[in-house]
Amino acid sequence: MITYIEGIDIFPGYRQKVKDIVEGALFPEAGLENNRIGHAGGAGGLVIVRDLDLYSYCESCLLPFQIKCHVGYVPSGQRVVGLSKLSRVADVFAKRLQEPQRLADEVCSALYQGIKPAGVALVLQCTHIHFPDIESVFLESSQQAWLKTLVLSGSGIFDDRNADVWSDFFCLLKFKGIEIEKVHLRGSSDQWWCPSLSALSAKVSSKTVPVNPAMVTSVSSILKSLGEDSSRKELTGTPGRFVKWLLNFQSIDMDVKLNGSLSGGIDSFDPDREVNFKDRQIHCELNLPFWSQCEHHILPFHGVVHIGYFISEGFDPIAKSLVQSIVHFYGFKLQVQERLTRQIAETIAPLLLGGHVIVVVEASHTCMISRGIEKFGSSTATVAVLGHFSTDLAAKAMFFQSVASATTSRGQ
Ligand SMILES: Nc1nc2c(ncn2[C@@H]2O[C@H](COP(=O)(O)OP(=O)(O)OP(=O)(O)O)[C@@H](O)[C@H]2O)c(=O)[nH]1
Ligand SMILES: [Zn+2]
Repeated sequence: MITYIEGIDIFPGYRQKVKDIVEGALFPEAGLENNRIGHAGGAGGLVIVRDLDLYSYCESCLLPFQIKCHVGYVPSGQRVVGLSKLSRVADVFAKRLQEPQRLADEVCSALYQGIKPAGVALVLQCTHIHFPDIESVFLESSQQAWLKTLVLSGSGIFDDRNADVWSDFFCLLKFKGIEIEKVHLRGSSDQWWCPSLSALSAKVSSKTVPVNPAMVTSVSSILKSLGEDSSRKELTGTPGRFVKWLLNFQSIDMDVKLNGSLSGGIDSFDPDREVNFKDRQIHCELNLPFWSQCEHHILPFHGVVHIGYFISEGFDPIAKSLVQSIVHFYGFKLQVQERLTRQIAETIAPLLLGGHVIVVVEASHTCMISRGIEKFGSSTATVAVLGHFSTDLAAKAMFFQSVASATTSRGQ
């Protein structure tokens, strides 16, 4: 079974056994003393572990998704389990190709069988990147970047969703900022969890070139090597969807894509014209979204681009749609963030008098979360500075200040 990439086991869950994890970490723990009424300790005292950060891989499109996992259980038989084992067991099932509800059910039932408690409850808050098709993103850039869903699973005394013990569990989660009533529960609408299954995505794919059959066969054989049954209903379309997504990153000719809009028009570059920076203002284009693909790991990274440049009185800024198209053009490639930042700056510069431009790219990298170092919540900023911005510290500081305000107003 090949589950290793670059020496890192990305799907260890297919080989780990829950029994091995739980068995050595069941500890005797008394309940209440004889004449006491109530529940506590190893006999009925609710235990909750909140905010476990996990990740898994979507069985419909093979992209990673993030999970905040909250586990509750009610011990019985005068024994409790080592707290870390709740997370370790959840991870066994997360490190497989998954779908949120199946993941929740599998973890819940494994813990129920392994610990033999009075009951187990599980809440998963899952976040899936929405990676738009290259064609649709050029047409409409206000695309949602993330899809979120929340799933529950319960066994034993949590079998009944109306049981009082669920209220106790939810109350303690609410305490941590999760208001269950306000979260969209799956099943309450016909919305797909994985964006590659959405009606819009199917519509776009029907218009695009059919995917390469040899590539589809290769992805199917990867699924088989994981020990998955590639004829399983949920997996039959997966290789095709993954290949279609991958083909977004084929090299395309910049001029064709941008329809020749890069030539002239604006505050055009003229090296002989003297620039008087005192009469010029800094124009900022902030929070332009982009989607890209890490060339080291073939995993998405996503974020926003901020661009600043000088503009003379009487000149209009570069059309925002053109700037956004340049950003998308360099995004939809196998990339590294530093190169993306430089390429955007170098493409914008010739459109400006003197070519003075500053670009900041802020992104979160799936490869930092879903493999290797597993740094949840981390983000990366990169800067490219061309011309006057590299010597005019005040202008640079002014631009960074605008970026900081825009970031604060995005609530990040
Ligand atoms: N139930 C309970 N478990 C605890 C508490 N404090 C620590 N533990 C757990 O005690 C267990 C000890 O398990 P071991 O397998 O011997 O220790 P370990 O190898 O450090 O375990 P890992 O943390 O899973 O790496 C771990 O699961 C700890 O999380 C506690 O207050 N209550
Ligand atoms: Zn998916």
